[in-house]
Amino acid sequence: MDVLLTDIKQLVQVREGQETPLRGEEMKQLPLLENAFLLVSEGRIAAYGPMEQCPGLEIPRKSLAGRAVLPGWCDSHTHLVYAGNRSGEFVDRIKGLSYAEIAEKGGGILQSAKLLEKTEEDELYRQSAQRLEEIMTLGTTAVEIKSGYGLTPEAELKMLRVIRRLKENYPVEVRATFLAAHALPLEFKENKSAFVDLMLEEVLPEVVKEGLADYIDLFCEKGYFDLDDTERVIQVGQEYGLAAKIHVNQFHAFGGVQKAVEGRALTVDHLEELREEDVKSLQASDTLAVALPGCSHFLSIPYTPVKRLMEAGVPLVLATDYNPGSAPSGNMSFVVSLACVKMQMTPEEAINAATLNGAFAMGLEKEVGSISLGKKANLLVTRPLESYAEIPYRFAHNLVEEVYIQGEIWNP
Ligand SMILES: N=CN[C@@H](CCC(=O)O)C(=O)O
Ligand SMILES: [Zn+2]
Repeated sequence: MDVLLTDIKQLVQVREGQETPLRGEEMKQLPLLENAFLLVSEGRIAAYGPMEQCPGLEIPRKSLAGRAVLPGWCDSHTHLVYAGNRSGEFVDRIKGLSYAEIAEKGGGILQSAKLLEKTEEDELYRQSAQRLEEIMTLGTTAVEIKSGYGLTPEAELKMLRVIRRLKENYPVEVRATFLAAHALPLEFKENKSAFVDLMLEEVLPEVVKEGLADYIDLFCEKGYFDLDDTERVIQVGQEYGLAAKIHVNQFHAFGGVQKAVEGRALTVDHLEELREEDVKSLQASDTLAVALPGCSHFLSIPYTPVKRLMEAGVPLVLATDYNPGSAPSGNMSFVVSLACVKMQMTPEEAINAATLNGAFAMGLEKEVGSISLGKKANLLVTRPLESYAEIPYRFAHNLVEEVYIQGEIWNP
């Protein structure tokens, strides 16, 4: 349906011709129009401008007086396809166990893998669709979803097929990532390379044959996968035409960033631990840095030093990391708020990182992430407010009143 949105108090993130991710000084600017109109036609942004120039069209009009309109959130790092939850581990951590200790006892990712393996595909779809609907209602209109709780060929493919069904059945933009090496199953404990072989030689060809993934990923971390594994996964992924998005520097910094940069990874994600040489490598690359403050909050680990990265001119992205272990929330408004409160990002920087740079982190920058002519009309409409800065200011409140996806109001 075509619709003319009028009297918009603030039309935020208005840009034409931005062909590269925002970095340095660019991140500080959030272009906007006050008292604006926006014309939606055939699911896309057909025109916008100040109210004085609003066309007198004979189509449905809707006044958004007092409200801000932003591009929908672009959440470029999630694991929202999972079975059950790990609230028991949450309680164990409150009582003093660490994330690493829980993992050593067979909990953590392996626990999610156990649950996922015995969950039928339809049930996994049902649980995941519920989560997807919830984040759409919270303003997310483009999302990346990873596999990685399968750990067997069948279960990994099951996860990726569920992601494909979500993509087919919902109007939101979905990008799929094959998380080839997330944790080592107990039966491979003494033979890590056999597990990586299995994922790369048996599962990856099938993933590519069925067109189930856009990207490849691995968890580069002590006790999980090392630098050789990282190099290999990135290289084999490239041979199959999949660019890399890598989990790196969550707990330890030991050269994963360099491997990712050498392998021309699209993104490096986490970076709670960061060395000066990591900043330098990123500075000299096209790789985007993805910070996941929801994970830092939930695990009580350091926040990614985003100011150092931004000062060095590295394009910064914010995402939720929505998963059952380290970040069981897909609320991007809360992530933007954490970024401001805990990482000293300005609202302008945080919104840039959660919209346009998020779109770049999924290769979706031509379709979403800004108010630009011809992009999809994926829009977040706020409740009445003074300024968009109230989104991070009113932490943990939901200021999202309505969400448009491809020009239609999203109703679960
Ligand atoms: N760090 C690795 N993977 C997820 C957590 C997975 C889990 O605990 O289930 C993350 O990004 O934080
Ligand atoms: Zn993750």
